[in-house]
Amino acid sequence: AAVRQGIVDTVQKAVSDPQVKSVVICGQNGIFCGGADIKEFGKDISGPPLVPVFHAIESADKPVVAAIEGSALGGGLELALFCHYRITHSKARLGLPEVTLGLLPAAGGTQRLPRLIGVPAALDLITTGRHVTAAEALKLGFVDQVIDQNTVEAAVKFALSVVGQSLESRRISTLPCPCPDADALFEGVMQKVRQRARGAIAPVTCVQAIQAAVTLPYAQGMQREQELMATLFTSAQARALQYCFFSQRVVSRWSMPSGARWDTSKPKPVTKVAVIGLGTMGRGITVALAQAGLSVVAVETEQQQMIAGQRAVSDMLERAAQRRGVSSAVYRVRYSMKLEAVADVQLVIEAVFEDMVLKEQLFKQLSSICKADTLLCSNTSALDIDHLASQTRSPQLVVGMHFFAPAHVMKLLEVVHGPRSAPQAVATAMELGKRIGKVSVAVGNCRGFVGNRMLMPYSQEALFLVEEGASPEVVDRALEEFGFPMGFFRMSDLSGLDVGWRVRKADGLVKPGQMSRVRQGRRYCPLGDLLCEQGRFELPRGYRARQGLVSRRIDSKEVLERCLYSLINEGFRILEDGIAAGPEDIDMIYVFGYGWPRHRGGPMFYASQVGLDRVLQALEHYQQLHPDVPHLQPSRLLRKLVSSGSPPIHRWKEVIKKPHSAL
Ligand SMILES: CC/C=C\CC(=O)SCCNC(=O)CCNC(=O)[C@H](O)C(C)(C)COP(=O)(O)OP(=O)(O)OC[C@H]1O[C@@H](n2cnc3c(N)ncnc32)[C@H](O)[C@@H]1OP(=O)(O)O
Repeated sequence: AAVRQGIVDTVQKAVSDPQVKSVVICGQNGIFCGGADIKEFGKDISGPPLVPVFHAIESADKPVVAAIEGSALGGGLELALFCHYRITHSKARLGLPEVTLGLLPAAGGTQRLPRLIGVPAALDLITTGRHVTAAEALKLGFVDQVIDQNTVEAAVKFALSVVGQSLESRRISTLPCPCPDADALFEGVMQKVRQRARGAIAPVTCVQAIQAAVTLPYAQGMQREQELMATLFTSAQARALQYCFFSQRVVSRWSMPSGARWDTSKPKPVTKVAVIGLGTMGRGITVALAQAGLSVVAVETEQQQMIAGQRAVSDMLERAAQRRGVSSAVYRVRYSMKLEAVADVQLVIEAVFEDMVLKEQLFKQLSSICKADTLLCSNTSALDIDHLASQTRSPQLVVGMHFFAPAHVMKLLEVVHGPRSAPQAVATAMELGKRIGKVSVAVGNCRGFVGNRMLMPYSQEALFLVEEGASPEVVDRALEEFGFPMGFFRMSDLSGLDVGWRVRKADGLVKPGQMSRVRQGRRYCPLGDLLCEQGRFELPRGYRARQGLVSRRIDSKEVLERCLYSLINEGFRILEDGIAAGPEDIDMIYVFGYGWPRHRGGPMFYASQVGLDRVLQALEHYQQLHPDVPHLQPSRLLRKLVSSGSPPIHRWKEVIKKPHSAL
């Protein structure tokens, strides 16, 4: 609000003062403007509206030049678009990211950008919210000059040089907004955007606003932009997306149950890393590390796997180099079939087959080959990090680094600390994650850590629903309409049904050929195992008949409640156990690693929006119907939160207080 007031006061003075011949608008400390203060949204903070004063800039009879350094994002770029000229430093980033916050650029962005750069380019920038470099902005035509020198000085010089020149063609509001074949274009774009948006309303509303730029005169288009923004501004989706923006930053400020924290733990410098195993995960991890400029030693002891892995890594790096316009020689990857090649690295990431005996053996070997201070990390998705640590001479230097496939693409990294992991080891893994562009979340050591542990009840409910009469398509449709890119069954097919089968076998749950629906004292659905055993895909009907199960109609409400609330319930148990430091950690794991729709804010945020009492009631209801399913038993923390009056999510920590740690 204070900045808005400052802009209003200063612009009015500059525009009306006859002594002032030209004006330069710049930011402070090398940053033009990151846009509106998101923390102000939803709060009762007054301040002057900006659009009228922005129009005063445009209609000024003296040149107004934006000197853009650092960032010009959202309202910041919109301000620059009202100026007559934009001079930009080569390192600046520009964009209209409002859509990522559940909004649209409502200070004229949807009406002015298409007039300046054309409708298709504006549709792309506004519906994706992507940031572009100064060079791309110049190419697209919304900045006038890109320079490497002092931007403010150059802008002042330029502003003085154009005094007295006509500004007519520089006023974007007066430009036409041509769009041949507008109907066909918007129909196609709308279809694509809806598909990509998976239920998010902001991208669709952005398209409607840009359509107004084509169909309405400027002033009416501006009016329409305001009306559309009003539908988004207080929406639940905007709240969820803004929660995600801040949560993504919150999780980098990690803490451990011991009290160790991000701000008191210094990471060790890492320049040389080894990856053990060149299967699917090892290949992706190698590529991610090499792309971030690290020197990588990739070890694979099996010859065929080495040949295939080396080719796959080289191909991926070649494509990355082409995209960046550099030679692939910039990437430093050395391949070896001998474990001894890792002797001089500072950090090892083991990515061999998910088999405890194999990993135990490997950690013993690594512990004797590597230097005493080398960090040993395991890319396991569920195995006990503490047990692996106990195989080494320095258990404090062992952490989990759980990547998600494909590892060079997926943004999530779970950094798993065991009870003996040193804070410096966690800090180093978190820092490495950041360097390779991951959203890294520190979590405690338990079966499945956070993400996969919560997936267990979710997947079991999906199978139970099929036992009771739902088809796999019905379950998947409900989950996909909720916003997941894939329902449980499609996801299982894609990742390979045998993956879960192997885990269940290791847990002693699989009994080949047996149909019993109780295993280890609780309800169990062997359908997935039978599919794997028989290689069959149309199993449920015959299975239900053999089990004597009476099929019933199941609606999407029940699918969502049973799959999602059981997953959420496990999330509360994880918070109770101190395995995740806060609900934001769980939410970011689900948004970045498991396809949870970002516009729903993550499972714990979703629960807070649905109402904790409603989640509790639903769980109690299903638990009564299915007393043999322990994961439907509401967690203690959920009950405690409800009896504390269901506080807002940012105050849950006060109720959790001192979590007892299960570590
Ligand atoms: C009525 C609607 C009117 C206008 C519409 C808008 O303008 S909406 C806002 C549009 N702008 C954005 O979406 C920009 C968001 N910010 C960013 O993309 C990045 O933060 C940025 C500016 C590129 C800087 O990135 P960097 O990696 O350097 O820093 P970091 O992201 O860690 O941010 C530092 C701290 O600043 C806080 N912050 C950033 N932007 C905003 C913002 N727009 N409002 C409020 N706070 C913002 C961020 O949360 C960090 O805070 P911290 O407490 O340190 O976590």
